[in-house]
Amino acid sequence: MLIYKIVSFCSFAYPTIKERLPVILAKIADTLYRTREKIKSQYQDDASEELKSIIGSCSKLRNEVQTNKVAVPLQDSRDDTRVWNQYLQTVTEREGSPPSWFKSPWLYMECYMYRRIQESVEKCKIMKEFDVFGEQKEKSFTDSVYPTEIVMMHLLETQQKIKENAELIPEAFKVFLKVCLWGNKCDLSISGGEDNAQKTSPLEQLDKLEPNILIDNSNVALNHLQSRKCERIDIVLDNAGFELISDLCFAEFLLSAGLGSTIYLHAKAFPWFVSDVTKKDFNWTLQKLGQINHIAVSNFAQLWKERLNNSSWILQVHDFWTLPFDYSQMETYAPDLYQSLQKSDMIFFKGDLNYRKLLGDLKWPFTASFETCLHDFYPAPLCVLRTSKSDVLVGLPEGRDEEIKAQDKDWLVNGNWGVINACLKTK
Ligand SMILES: O=P(O)(O)OC[C@@]1(O)O[C@H](CO)[C@@H](O)[C@@H]1O
Ligand SMILES: [Mn+2]
Repeated sequence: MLIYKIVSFCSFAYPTIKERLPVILAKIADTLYRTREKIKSQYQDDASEELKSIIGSCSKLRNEVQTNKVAVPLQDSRDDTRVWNQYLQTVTEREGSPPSWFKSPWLYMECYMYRRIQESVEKCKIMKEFDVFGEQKEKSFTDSVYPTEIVMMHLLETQQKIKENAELIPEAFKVFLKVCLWGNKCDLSISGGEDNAQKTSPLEQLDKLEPNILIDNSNVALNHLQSRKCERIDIVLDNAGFELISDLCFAEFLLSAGLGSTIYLHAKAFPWFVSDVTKKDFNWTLQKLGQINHIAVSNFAQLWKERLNNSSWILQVHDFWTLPFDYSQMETYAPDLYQSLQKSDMIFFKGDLNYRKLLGDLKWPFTASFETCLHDFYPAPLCVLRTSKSDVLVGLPEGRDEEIKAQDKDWLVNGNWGVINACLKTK
C-alpha cells in the first residue's frame, strides 16, 4: 500500500519540517531586518509598516511550524487562492481533521509554507513584488561567476567544433546534460539558505561524479532527439544561480546541435523553495551576464536576449508549478498546461521537487519502474535530471540501494547522487 510520505521520523520530511523550514523562515526575518534600510530605499513610499508585517508573518509562521499548528486558509486575493483553500478542504476531509505540520503529507505542507510566505507579500501594496529570497539568489549567482565563465566558454568552443564535425554531438550532448544535472546540487532550500554556490569547474568535476549517476538514460534521451526532426523542447526550470546558467547552456546547445528549434523555459510565478527561478530572476540573470567582461559570457548574454525576442526561446510561467498537486493531477487542474506540454518533443524536468511531484512523492520501492511511478502522467517524452535531496527514488536494481547506503549513509538527501530518468511513453 503506497502512502503519502507524511512527516515521519524515518523520512527526510521530519528533519525538513522540524529543523530546515524554521531555519529558512528565520533567515527571511533576519535578512529583511538586517537589510531593512536598503529595502526601504528601493521604494518611494514608506514601506516600513509592510516590511514589519512580512517579518512578523514569517516569524508567526515559524512558530506555527514549530508548534505543529493546523494549516489555515489563505486570505490574499491571488488567482490561486481558491484552489489552495479548496485543496486544504480536501486534505481536511480526507484526513478527518485539518492538516498540521507534523502529521500531513510532506509535499503539501512544504509547498503550503512557501505559499504562506507569498501571502505575506501579496497583502502588501508597496512591496507587492518583493522577493524575500532575492538577496540569497543574487549572491548565489555572483558567487558562481567563475564556473559560469568556464561552462559558457566551453559552449562557445563546442558550437564551433560541432559545426565542423556533427559526429561530436552525442558526446557533447552528454557533457551539457550532465553539467545541467550537477547544477542541481546547489539549491538554497536544501542548504537552508546557506551559501552552497557552485565555485569549482563544472567540467572538471564530471569525471569524478560519473559513478554517482545512479541511473543514466542520457542515451535514451539523445536517441529520441536524434531519431526525428524535433521542433519543441521544454525545460521545466528549477534553481536560479549556476543551475539556471547550466540550463541555458544546455538549451543553447540543443539549438546549436540541431536537436530542436524552439525551447520553452518554465519558470515560477512567485518565489518558491528559496532558490527557484522566477521570471524576474531569469531576466535579472541575463542582465547581469551582459555586464560580465568575458567574451563567451557577453556573446551569449546578447544572443539569449535576442532569443527571447525572436521566440526561439519562450519563457513561460504557469500557476500550476507553484500549487501542491503532483503531476498526475496536472491534466485535471491545469488542462491548458497539460495540452501545451503534449505538443513538446521532449520535456526536461530539473531538480528534486519536480522529481517528487512526478512520482507523487510516494514511498515507492527503490526497484519500482520509473514509468509506472509516473502515475499516468505521459504528456510527452520526458527526462528528469535530479540530484537526490529527498527520500523517494525508483528504478534501481535489487540491492543497489544497500550498496550505495554502505558508501554514503545520507545518499538519498545530500545531493551527491543523481539520476537521469527518461520515459518516452505518451498517452
Ligand atoms: O527541487 P530542488 O531545488 O532540487 O530541491 C528542493 C529541496 O531542496 O527542497 C525539498 C526539501 O526541503 C526537497 O525537495 C529538496 O531537498
Ligand atoms: Mn528548487
